[in-house]
Amino acid sequence: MKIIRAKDYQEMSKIAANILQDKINEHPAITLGLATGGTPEQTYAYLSEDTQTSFEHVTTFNLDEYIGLSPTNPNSYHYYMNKHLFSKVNIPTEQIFLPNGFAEDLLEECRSYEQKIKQHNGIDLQLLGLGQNGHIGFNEPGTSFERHTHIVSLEPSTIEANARFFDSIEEVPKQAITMGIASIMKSKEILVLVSGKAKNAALEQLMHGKIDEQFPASILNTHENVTIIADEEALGNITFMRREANDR
Ligand SMILES: N[C@@H]1[C@@H](O)[C@H](O)[C@@H](COP(=O)(O)O)O[C@@H]1O
Repeated sequence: MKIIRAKDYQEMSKIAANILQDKINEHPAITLGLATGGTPEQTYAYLSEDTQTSFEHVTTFNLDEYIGLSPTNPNSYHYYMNKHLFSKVNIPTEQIFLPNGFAEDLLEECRSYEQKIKQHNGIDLQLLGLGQNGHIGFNEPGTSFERHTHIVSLEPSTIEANARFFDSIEEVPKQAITMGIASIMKSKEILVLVSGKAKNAALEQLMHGKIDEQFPASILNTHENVTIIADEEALGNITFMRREANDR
């Protein structure tokens, strides 16, 4: 894993946006995997400001969506993505994919979402945030590393962490659809954004802890092309010592 140290949230976001811009300019028909949450907001803001990079041929697949929220609900990830990115760049609507948490047949929705990713020859570059409990997408601790897109019950700690986006904690959905760890690991390249003191312990565990389903992000140590962009608050005193194979 490559680690890029950023001074702060702004710098982390700028570095991430620059990497994404370069990739899009190199490969205009790239397939991106996108994340939501507070962390990538400024990355999307930088991308939206950039008039040189065209999203005309880009395809996107989002990691996850709450179950039971319609795409027009301001707390849905559909709404988030439209607000922060899609409404501001020239991406055609038919090239945007998010799981539909409002689908009548949710199991079929999971199956067909995974199928659509496959039909697009997989994800070229996946953007990830990091949950405080090590979740990626909505893959909570204990999720099998073998899973593809599936339905999850959110951990109380995730509901609590995400309640800041809702009027009250009671409004946070208890379930979501998420790309699985196996789906994420098939991406050719992964970019993980980590910002703020609250993520320090999770980042340390990601960099130095053992690979364990109880800490979903730990699997990223086995992927051959992962870059973490972390700011100083998130890095704190974490050492950059290389992980030896037998530490795993
Ligand atoms: N499902 C999302 C994840 O995709 C996100 O990366 C993570 C961190 O969120 P934040 O960036 O707000 O800390 O938790 C959320 O629950």
